[in-house]
Amino acid sequence: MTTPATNHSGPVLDWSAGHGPVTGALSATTGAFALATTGAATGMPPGWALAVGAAGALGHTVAGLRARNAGRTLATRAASWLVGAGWTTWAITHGPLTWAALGSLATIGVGIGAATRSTNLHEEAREEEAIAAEQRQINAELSAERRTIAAEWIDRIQRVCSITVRVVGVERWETGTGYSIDAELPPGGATWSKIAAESPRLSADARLPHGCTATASPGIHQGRVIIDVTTVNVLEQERTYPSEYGPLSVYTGIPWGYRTTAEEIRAHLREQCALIVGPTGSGKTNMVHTILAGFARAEDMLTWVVDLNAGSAGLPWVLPALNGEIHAPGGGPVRPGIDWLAGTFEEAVTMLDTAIKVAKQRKMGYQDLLARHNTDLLPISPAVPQIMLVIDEGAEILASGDRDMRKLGEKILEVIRIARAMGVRTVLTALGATGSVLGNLMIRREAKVRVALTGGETEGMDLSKMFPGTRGLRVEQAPYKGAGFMATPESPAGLFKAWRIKPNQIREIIAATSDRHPRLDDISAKAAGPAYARRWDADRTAWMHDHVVEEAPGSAAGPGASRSGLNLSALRSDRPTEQSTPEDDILRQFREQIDAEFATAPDPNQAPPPASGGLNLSALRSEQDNPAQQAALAALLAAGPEGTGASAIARALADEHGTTRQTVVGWLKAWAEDGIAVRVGEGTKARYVHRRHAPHRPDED
Ligand SMILES: Nc1ncnc2c1ncn2[C@@H]1O[C@H](COP(=O)(O)OP(=O)(O)OP(=O)(O)O)[C@@H](O)[C@H]1O
Repeated sequence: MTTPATNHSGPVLDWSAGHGPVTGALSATTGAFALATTGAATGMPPGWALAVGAAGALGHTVAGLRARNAGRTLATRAASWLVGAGWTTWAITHGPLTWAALGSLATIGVGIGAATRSTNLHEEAREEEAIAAEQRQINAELSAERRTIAAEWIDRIQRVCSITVRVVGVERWETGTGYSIDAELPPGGATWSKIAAESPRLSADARLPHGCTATASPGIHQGRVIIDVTTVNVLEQERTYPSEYGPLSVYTGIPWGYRTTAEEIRAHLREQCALIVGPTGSGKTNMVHTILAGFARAEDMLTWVVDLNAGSAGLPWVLPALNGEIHAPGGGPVRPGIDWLAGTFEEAVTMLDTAIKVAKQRKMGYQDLLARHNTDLLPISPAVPQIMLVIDEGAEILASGDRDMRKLGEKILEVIRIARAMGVRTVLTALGATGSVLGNLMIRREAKVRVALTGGETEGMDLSKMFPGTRGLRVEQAPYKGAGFMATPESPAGLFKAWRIKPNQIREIIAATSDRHPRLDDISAKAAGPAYARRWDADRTAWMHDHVVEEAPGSAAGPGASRSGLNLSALRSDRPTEQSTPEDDILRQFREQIDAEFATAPDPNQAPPPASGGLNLSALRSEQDNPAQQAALAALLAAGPEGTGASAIARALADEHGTTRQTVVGWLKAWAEDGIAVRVGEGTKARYVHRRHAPHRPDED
């Protein structure tokens, strides 16, 4: 309750504090009572009370007028002041502490309360009426605007398409970036697709800004059409990945970016594979990160990434956790944002073999579950997660002529072919090469979630192959990095843009989602075996160290220095080490902690020990005089400036020395570090050249 006497130094009678009928009357009567008792006690001349009342009435009327109160409210308030003042004058003269004075004051209080209640009701009704009138005016203006838009578009469609439509409704988008027109087609065989085909001409006729379109799509039945008209070019703007990292699921779909309406678009990948085409510089790597961000947020997806291109797509999701750069809220280790990263050919083969084994084992192991759910589609859940294989430049692997790559490509196609029902799906990216990839029936059939990032590139962009049956898509409509076209079975091909995501957000997402990632279910983990359980082993993550060195060219060279690039102190335990370098030990502990903390794999003790102790390249160096190694060096030299790869050398040595490709990889790496060999080309085209034949180094001949 308001107590004006204590809040204000002015007159005790105060009506300005927004009283209701009860507090207002109380305030008036207690105020009057206080003034009367003070006045009687101090012998105040009774006329003063009248003057105070008159001043109050006047003051309140002025204040009310300023607040635009109704006339009736003003009158009630002024009367309250004057009645109160009259009683005060009488009570000061006759003494306020008599039953007659108190009784009459109470009566006045009730009277004022009743009067105020009725005026308040009137005030409310008046306000409501004012709001309604205002709304009516807005509606009138809106429908006038809608009528104008409708009339314009009826004319335009007549002019451009020679179809006379009847507009049923116009709806402005909440995002403020355009509107939709719902129109009825005339009888006589006009179809929505006729209007859709004229999209560019309609956009030009409407003088839409660059990047804005008028796109037609089917209405509620075949005689209706919806035309979405964008008036603000959101594709031009850079929008960062939404900072809300709430949980997602394979069933909610994963947001990949936004449409020209600024509405997000989701990829539903329970049964679909995806293909993302983007030439160099179009924003493809950024898009892959956006996709990995969505998968990391999902509670029922595990992401396995194949990235033979120096790990640029996968490493930002692994290294911050591996390097101990980020911590869980409790200070504990953070799980990488992806579940497995293959950066070498061998690891990619291992991963794909594992995916195939998992799919086959799930088919046998989950017969009961399938029967219980009466389905042939494995019910994916956090307990039985979907595996998402993201293969950067996977389309190039499929199209490659190289024998090894062809083998890898066959495995990719096998996963796509056999694993849909069992919850293993793939996302392939491509630099281009859409002709050869989309020529593959399996991809055409299974990968209907499609993205073409144009980034202004017009060469080699065949949108009609990526989005067959869709007309009116032109590369020039999306000349921005990260922008292009996207289609899913649920959402027809149309302009879209991926959110921009930078390393700091990737780190945030790794930390925010660390305890949300599912574990590989027991049936799958058993099928996956040590190949999966030991995926973070030192020897298998060694290439990540190489990457760290590449990123820090200023740091001291040599394997020792390179290994110090990974700071796993956050994950270090106090266990003693046996005959291994501290770095090997740290990596092993990292894997053990990951396994212990998150139980991502079956008991590693059951797995056979790793073939090598990890990153110990110096061990390889001690074999300098090994005849097999000399033969390998000779093969490298013989390959001349063209260079060669580990597979070719291993093949050459197989009969005589029985050397494995893995061993040759180790030698080549060591030689590259020692400057004996030079690595040229990237990703699938990487090969080694003996320094005698290395480009740009004639002085070393
Ligand atoms: N969605 C986006 N919004 C705004 N800018 C973007 C977006 N995606 C990419 N870019 C810009 O384009 C640049 C190149 O992006 P990105 O590295 O992803 O391209 P890429 O196609 O993978 O190229 P490359 O093959 O050369 O690595 C980024 O550094 C960024 O400045």
